[in-house]
Parts: sequence; structure tokens; C-alpha cells
Amino acid sequence: LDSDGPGTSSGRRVKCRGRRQSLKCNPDAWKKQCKELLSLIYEREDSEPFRQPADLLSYPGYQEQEGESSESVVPERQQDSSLSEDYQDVIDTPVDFSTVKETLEAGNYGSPLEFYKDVRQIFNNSKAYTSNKKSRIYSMMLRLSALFESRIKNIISEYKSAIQSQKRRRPRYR
Ligand SMILES: CCCCNC(=O)N1CCN(C(=O)c2ccco2)CC1
Repeated sequence: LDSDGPGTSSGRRVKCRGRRQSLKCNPDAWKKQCKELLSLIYEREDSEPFRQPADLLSYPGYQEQEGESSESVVPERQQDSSLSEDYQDVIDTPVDFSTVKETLEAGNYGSPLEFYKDVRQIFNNSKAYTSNKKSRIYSMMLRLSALFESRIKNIISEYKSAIQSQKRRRPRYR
């Protein structure tokens, strides 16, 4: 797992003279940026299956018709009653966007990297659970993941630059 996350700064030094509030210097800017990204994710219909903890038992009777309407998303495993595994057996670390939202709003992420790790877990769980790469929910996850990755990489690289420019340049006497 690349704990560094995407967009590791390529050693480019950002001058952070004067006001810390300026765009590139504020090491806390990522919080608001991640909240905005989360709102964007919630606006997308593709996020619907991932906004609440996956609990296939409470959605009995979902049948995936050909080209079913976008409102009723369907976990295709559920239709195959022969599958004894259920979601908890397959997924060790269940996480959904409501949990991520709570953690972010409670101020319990120390950095955008921690936020990134949880959101990526949502997508990895979907990859691990799907039994069919053409499933509706899996394709929703792929689109959402592409959107997320395109936006999170700048948040993380700006955060890393801001941290770099906070480091004192004074030599340390060992
Ligand atoms: C309206 C549903 C709200 C709860 N979510 C839920 O039950 N899910 C979402 C997570 N799942 C998958 O990622 C998946 C991959 C292939 C098939 O499903 C399983 C089903």
C-alpha cells in the first residue's frame, strides 16, 4: 500500500513568505478541501450504494432487471442465494461514506492521507466483493473512484508542500 498517497510533491519548493492563509501555505486547507470533495461525491448518484454500511440482508428481494433504473442499485451476490458468504465474511474492514463524513466532521483525521486511506478502502471493498466486473455497483464504484483520485491528488500534494514549507531550515545540532 503506497502510504504516501498520490501526488507526492516532486521536491518543488513553494515560497511561503508572509501570510499562512495564502493558498499554498496553509497546512489546514486540506480539511475544507476534503469536505468539498465529499459533498461532490454525495451529489453523484454513483455514490448511493456507498453512503450507508453495506447490509445486504436488509434489502431482500432486489432483482436486477435488464437496465434497471438508476435508483434501485442491486448487490448481485444477493440474488444468488446459493452463495453462503455474506458481506461480513468477504469484507474485513467495512467502511462507507457516512463513516468517513463523521470522522472528517469530528476532526478525527490528522491529515488528508488518513482520509484518502479510508475512502480507498471503500473502493477496494467493492472490488473485493464484486463477483462480476460488469456489475452495476462495481461500475458505479469505478466512476466514483476516478473522480475521487483526480481530485485528491492535488489536495495531498498541496498539503505536502505546505508541510515542507513549515519545516524550519535552521540546522539541528546533534
Ligand atoms: C442501497 C444499498 C446500501 C448499502 N450498500 C450495499 O448493500 N452494497 C454496497 C457495497 N457493495 C458493493 O460494493 C458491491 C460490489 C458488487 C456488488 O455490490 C455491496 C452492496
